[in-house]
Amino acid sequence: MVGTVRLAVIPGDGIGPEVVGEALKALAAVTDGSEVSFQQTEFSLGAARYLETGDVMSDDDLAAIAGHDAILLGAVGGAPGDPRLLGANIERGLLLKLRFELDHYVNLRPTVLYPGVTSPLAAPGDVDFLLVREGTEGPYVGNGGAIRVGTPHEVANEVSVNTGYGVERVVRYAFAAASARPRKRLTLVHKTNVLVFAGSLWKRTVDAVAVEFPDITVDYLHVDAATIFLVTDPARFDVIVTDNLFGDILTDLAGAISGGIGLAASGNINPDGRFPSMFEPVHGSAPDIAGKGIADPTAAILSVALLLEHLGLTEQAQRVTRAVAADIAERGDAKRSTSEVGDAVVARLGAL
Ligand SMILES: NC(=O)C1=CN([C@@H]2O[C@H](COP(=O)(O)OP(=O)(O)OC[C@H]3O[C@@H](n4cnc5c(N)ncnc54)[C@H](O)[C@@H]3O)[C@@H](O)[C@H]2O)C=CC1
Ligand SMILES: CC(C)CC(=O)C(=O)O
Ligand SMILES: [Mg+2]
Repeated sequence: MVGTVRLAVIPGDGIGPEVVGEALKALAAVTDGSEVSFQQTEFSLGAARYLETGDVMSDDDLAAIAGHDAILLGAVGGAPGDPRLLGANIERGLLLKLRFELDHYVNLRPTVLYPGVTSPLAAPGDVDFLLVREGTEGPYVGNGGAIRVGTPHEVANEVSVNTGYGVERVVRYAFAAASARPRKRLTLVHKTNVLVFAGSLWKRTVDAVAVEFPDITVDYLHVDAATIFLVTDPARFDVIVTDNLFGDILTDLAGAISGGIGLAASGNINPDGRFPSMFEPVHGSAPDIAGKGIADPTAAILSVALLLEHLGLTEQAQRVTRAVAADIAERGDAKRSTSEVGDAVVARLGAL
């Protein structure tokens, strides 16, 4: 790829700006002297902006972001339970709005246990799987309501929306992803024994699409059992496809077993290319460590690798991944600052 990539940057809240700073250093280093350049526009959005202005994200912001080729996001949201943010709904009004409006129906979350990483698991084995999380449906769409709020008889509903169209397109993406991987396995994770309507749609869709992919071995796990196997035998997974909520939960667990949430990267993909895809660490704004300079920027840097790969800049993507892998292999248990990790990755990029 030759030319200029228009990159929207949303550093966000808490550790978001800290890790995005390091990710942008890595992006600059890996594209230095190449034929592609990144023209960045920063968008000041998140809880901090809301507290200042009362505004979460305007239609103009959304339109401006949509006019870019790709998005890099840190994390948004304040401290859970912060009374000043009650009702602001930063996550829904900003993060989910971006995912929904930009039709990021594939939320890609790779998990790799890099050599040198200490996993809390006794025998993690060779962990390398890709979780394909549906990104625009499920219980996150805001189809809910409450009555008798604040009374002992309050009733609150949060409906999980699953459409045939939405499920099929993400399932197809997951099969294609499994096809491109050597082990060619796909695991559907759901809760079909209880969530029978949505579960049936997911199961029937996987069964129907599987016919077109005879080389893929397909299996199924209930989500509760999936949490067991992620801990006892994560090496069994290759591609996992699941809904928005289960995918959210399982990928924090996946981060925890593979070296920590500070290593877990993700891409919110609009495979049709109609809208810019958005890359971000799996973690949140981590208010408990924000401002201390100790957040691990690796997930944000690996999200840059996913961004580069998505743009077809495969060689640069691989260099970033190799630099991170080399850094991880040697970091041991040393406590390093956010910028020390970023600098170490940049130094390795220079040598690759
Ligand atoms: N994509 C996003 O923007 C996301 C935003 N959030 C928001 O972030 C805020 C905090 O949410 P939490 O549930 O506390 O989840 P969190 O992921 O921010 O933090 C959970 C734990 O992981 C640690 N952690 C997270 N990232 C780390 C890193 N890079 N290096 C080292 N440690 C790290 C934190 O210190 C904390 O102990 C909330 O407002 C939440 O809604 C949560 C998840 C994703
Ligand atoms: C606000 C949440 C939907 C963000 C999150 O936890 C995630 O995408 O992993
Ligand atoms: Mg999450």
